[in-house]
Amino acid sequence: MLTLDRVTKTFRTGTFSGSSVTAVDRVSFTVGRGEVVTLLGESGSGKSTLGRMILGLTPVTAGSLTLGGEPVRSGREYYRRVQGIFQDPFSCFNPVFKADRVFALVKEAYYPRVSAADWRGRVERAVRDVRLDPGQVLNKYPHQLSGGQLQRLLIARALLLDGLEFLVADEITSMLDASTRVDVLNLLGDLRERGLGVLYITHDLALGTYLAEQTVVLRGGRITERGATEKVFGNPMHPYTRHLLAAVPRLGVDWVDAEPVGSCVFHDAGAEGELHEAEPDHFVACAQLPGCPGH
Ligand SMILES: Nc1ncnc2c1ncn2[C@@H]1O[C@H](COP(=O)(O)OP(=O)(O)OP(=O)(O)O)[C@@H](O)[C@H]1O
Repeated sequence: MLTLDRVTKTFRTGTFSGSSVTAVDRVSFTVGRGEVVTLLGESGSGKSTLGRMILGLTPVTAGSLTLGGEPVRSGREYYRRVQGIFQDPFSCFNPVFKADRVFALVKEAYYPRVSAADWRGRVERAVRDVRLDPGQVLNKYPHQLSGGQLQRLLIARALLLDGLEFLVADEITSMLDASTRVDVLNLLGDLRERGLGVLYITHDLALGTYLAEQTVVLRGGRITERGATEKVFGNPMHPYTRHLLAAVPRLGVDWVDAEPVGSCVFHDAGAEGELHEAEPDHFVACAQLPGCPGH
């Protein structure tokens, strides 16, 4: 299980690092094995920073981040258990090498003693698992494949690691057309069946509901609401989540920030940064309205 306990990330910015940005602020939630959790939020809300911390690519400033009880780190052994897939599949492939070089690199790093024939069999199986025809996609250069095919090859690469426990999928569908998007999302569903935990990062509300048992809504680095997906989407309680769900784009109408609701029933949530359990498996932050104690 992946456990985030008041995870915080502060970046030093400005000349001589004189100022700072808190990209992630006291975020707590868990992702169990065989569970998909959607991390939803607008641009700049801290989603990718959170993903990068889980992948050990950026250190945590405060709080604790553990996988199976062990602190998150980087390095070969950790990446056998945890993998990330990102928005732009083209950036993960070197254009001068054939696309299947990504599989050869996994062999070199983790399975140097496996025979070439055995490895070819494993690669072909993983490629079929992501519903591609090995004859069509192996031995091709990245520019000869579509974004959806490359994205699936990256999922296949993750599947070659037999100890894989957790996948961070950061905006992996945003460059895909509607039908490929659904196929790739269904693949994430298959990973859940295999017992993997998946953090699916997106800013797309419709896709967010598609797979996940749990949804976490992030705004300005803080969780505004989290819980069972059908509760967060079916009965949104934080004004920001309501605003997000109600916001249908209209031609010529600018995005306006969430209107405060008349009263905030969650201001007594306890220690600052804690969420109020509004109903079982549904947690809501204080709306920070005028009049809320401490705001
Ligand atoms: N290396 C960095 N140095 C300074 N500030 C950073 C750094 N990385 C991210 N930030 C800041 O942290 C905040 C969160 O950024 P992050 O990329 O996590 O947001 P996001 O929700 O993933 O956005 P998007 O959906 O646009 O990718 C932003 O204000 C961003 O400018």
